[in-house]
Amino acid sequence: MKIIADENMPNAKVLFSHLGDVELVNGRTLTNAQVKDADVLLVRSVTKVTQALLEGSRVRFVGSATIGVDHIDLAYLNKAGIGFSSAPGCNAEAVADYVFSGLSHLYMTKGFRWLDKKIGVIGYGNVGKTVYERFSAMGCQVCVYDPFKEQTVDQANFVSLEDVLSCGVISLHAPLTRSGVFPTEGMVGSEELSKLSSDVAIVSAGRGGVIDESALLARYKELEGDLHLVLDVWDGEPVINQELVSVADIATPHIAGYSKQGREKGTWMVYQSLCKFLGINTLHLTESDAISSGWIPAVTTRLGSIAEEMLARNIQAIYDVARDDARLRYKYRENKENNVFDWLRKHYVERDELNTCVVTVDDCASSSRISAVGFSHNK
Ligand SMILES: NC(=O)c1ccc[n+]([C@@H]2O[C@H](COP(=O)([O-])OP(=O)(O)OC[C@H]3O[C@@H](n4cnc5c(N)ncnc54)[C@H](O)[C@@H]3O)[C@@H](O)[C@H]2O)c1
Ligand SMILES: O=C(O)[C@H](O)[C@H](O)COP(=O)(O)O
Repeated sequence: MKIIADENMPNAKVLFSHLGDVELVNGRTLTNAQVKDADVLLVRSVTKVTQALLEGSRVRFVGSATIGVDHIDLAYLNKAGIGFSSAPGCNAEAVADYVFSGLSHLYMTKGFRWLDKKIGVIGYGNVGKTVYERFSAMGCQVCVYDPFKEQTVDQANFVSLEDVLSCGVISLHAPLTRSGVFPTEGMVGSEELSKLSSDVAIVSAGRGGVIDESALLARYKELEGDLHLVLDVWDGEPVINQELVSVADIATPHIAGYSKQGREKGTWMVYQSLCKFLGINTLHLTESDAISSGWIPAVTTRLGSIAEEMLARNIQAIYDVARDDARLRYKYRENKENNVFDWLRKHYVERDELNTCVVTVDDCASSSRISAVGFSHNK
């Protein structure tokens, strides 16, 4: 059996080699000719899996080690009888870590007191729910817009999109959809952005294209720059709007989900689905064999009189989003070619999830915030 896998899928050779011959490829440039004699195709979000890519091939299973599936023509796979699995929730913790590292950066650089703000989340799936619950556990006033979940989920404060946009922190975690009752493409456009007041933070870590970038830039100018932007996803990736980069507080190359554990979990989930599809036993491994522990297993926290500062110091010890922002700005300055975005993603400097680190704190209020924000803690 021939298995073609994206070269950016960690552990692909280790896990899949007992099932067949694994060939690693550049997912962005994959062609129909390359997949012709493959039985299994394993991708990440940069490969458009369409009829044009698969037609005439032997492929009978496609796995995507990602949460998002907007790059997959699911209707075609279904029609062609090709099995499919993604990795729902694999990097939800990583994205939530990104959100809190972004807000910590805003506190450390601009004194942005996010704990006192009203928080609005867009999308209440694996990521949005994780983010919502962390804010909620920290005692923040949180609301969420998700027209699909509000009918079926009781335990969250569902509101309109307009209400979310009136919050002091807006965290976007909706998928990119172009059809259906509530398509998200361009969902946050100029009319919606006109609801933003000044001193608001927007964290965009869902998909580029959900926010209209020209409208965002226009609103930024209207607010005379009093808008804080933490942007991970971009319309038209891998070519991104450099004017928007120049005004963003944090600009990163679609790496919010790139924790070491999140990426490994993506491969692991797809591996398990493929074994099930083939009716073959998995290797004698457990999730903890396939997923790494962190580099810094424990810290004793530095306390600060301001909660945002205490959280920032601890979060930044494990993951400081400013380093990813700095790498992006440096690389674009050094090399104006368009492959910078993919280069940064391919050469991403590994980071751990906050939950890999046990933080010891000796006062109760800090201790509960530390676990609420995503760390493990000593009881
Ligand atoms: N930046 C990154 O690295 C990164 C990492 C992981 C996921 N993502 C993106 O984030 C998205 C969300 O991830 P998830 O795990 O929560 O996905 P999910 O599928 O679990 O949840 C998506 C949620 O969005 C809701 N939704 C759909 N249309 C909506 C609309 N019009 N308005 C508001 N909500 C809407 C759905 O009802 C669902 O609850 C993914 O689709 C993916 O595109 C990005
Ligand atoms: O949908 C996802 O899971 C994320 O956007 C994912 O982290 C994207 O990473 P990629 O597949 O492009 O490497």
